[in-house]
Amino acid sequence: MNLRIKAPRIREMIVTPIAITDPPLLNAAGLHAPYALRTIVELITDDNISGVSEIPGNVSINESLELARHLIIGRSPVQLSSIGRELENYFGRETAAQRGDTPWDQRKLVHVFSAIEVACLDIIGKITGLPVVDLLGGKMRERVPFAAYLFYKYKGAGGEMGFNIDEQANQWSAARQVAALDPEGIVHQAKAMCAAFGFRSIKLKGGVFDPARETAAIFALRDAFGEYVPLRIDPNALWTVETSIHYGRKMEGIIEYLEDPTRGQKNMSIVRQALKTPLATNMCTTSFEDIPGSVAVGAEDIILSDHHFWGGLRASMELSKICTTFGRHLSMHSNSHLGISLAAMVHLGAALPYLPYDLDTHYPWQSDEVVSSGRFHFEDGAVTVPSAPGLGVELDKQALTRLHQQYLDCGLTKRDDETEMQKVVPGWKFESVRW
Ligand SMILES: O=C([O-])C(=O)C[C@H](O)[C@@H](O)C(=O)[O-]
Ligand SMILES: [Mg+2]
Repeated sequence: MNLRIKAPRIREMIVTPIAITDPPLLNAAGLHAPYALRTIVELITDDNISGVSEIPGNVSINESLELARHLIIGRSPVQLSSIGRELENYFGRETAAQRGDTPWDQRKLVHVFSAIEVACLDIIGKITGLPVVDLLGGKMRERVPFAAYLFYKYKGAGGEMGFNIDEQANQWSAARQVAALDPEGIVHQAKAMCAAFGFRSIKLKGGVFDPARETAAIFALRDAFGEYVPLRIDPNALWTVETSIHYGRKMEGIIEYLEDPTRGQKNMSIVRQALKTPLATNMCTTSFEDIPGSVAVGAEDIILSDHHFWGGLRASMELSKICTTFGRHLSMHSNSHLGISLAAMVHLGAALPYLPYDLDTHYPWQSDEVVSSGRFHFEDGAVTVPSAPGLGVELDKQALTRLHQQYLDCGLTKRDDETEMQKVVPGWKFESVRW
């Protein structure tokens, strides 16, 4: 019996930039624009198997994908290591410093590789009949739990067409549009989001108002939800070391972890030594190159990985081993995203050996979808791992065309929260440290 499966070759790569409606969410770098940009990559093999992926959208990443095209076409989707090496040789090494100071990651190559890898894994899954989670080492859990991700926000739902309703989104669509600018607004948002999606832990995006006001919101959440709902706050490194220690001490015993209170591994390590609360990061340790520094100073307790930023799902599995070796926990960061990214996050979340914290997701803030099965359903805050081969999602070509048109119409080419904020507060400037 010959069980050998012949791997096909990639014959086509379709790169489609899309714009998805995004509400006016506030963060350390300013304000979300009415649309968030994503890029959908579809790889098609010579025997017509197609694999998909989704990454943050940005013209320079899209240009890099185009430049990488000749390294992808004709290759077998199983040759991930050699494709990765060739991309690195072609573009040159990307340094950790290229990540930049914003809450999001400004690198290109990690995104390019993540896009290619996830689409190839989707293809390999379809060829072998296995879900991606099985290609990553197999399922450690059936359902992957997420946290409610709260934002200070202005009134509105983003985009022009408002909200595409499904039952779950409908339940919270009214609250989703309401402004939240104080502790009461944040508690209202949390109750609505948790009621609709069943989340069992809560993250507040901070770095928007002064730390006393944001800490008050955490105390208001604690009063509203009690001690059994874990809370976290993420000021995206805008606090000084002194501010971080001061407010970190106030929230000691109230939050499960403090995320990126201050900038840089050294500062994080000073804060970490002063507090009993664990520190998490998606800003100071964001690449393999950062690991030696992190270990040397003890920068954090939890690394919030993101397969889009760490170069794919397999890289994130490698990171999990490193985390175990050096006494870190691994959890997950997110950005505004649709169902292809969510599917990839769920497969990864299901395969990770340890998952002590509920993962981040922006998904409740999004109203568009690009997968044909419609929006993902959360039960008790968790998503069941898709069991179909590959990622378990199919592209909705009509939705893709509509969201691409939305991209062309909206005129945005990259994320720029500072410019968006200036439309509301003239002269507003991003500062890398504010309080
Ligand atoms: O945990 C984080 O730092 C994020 O989720 C980064 C995002 O870019 C967030 O700040 C946002 O969506 O505004
Ligand atoms: Mg963060």
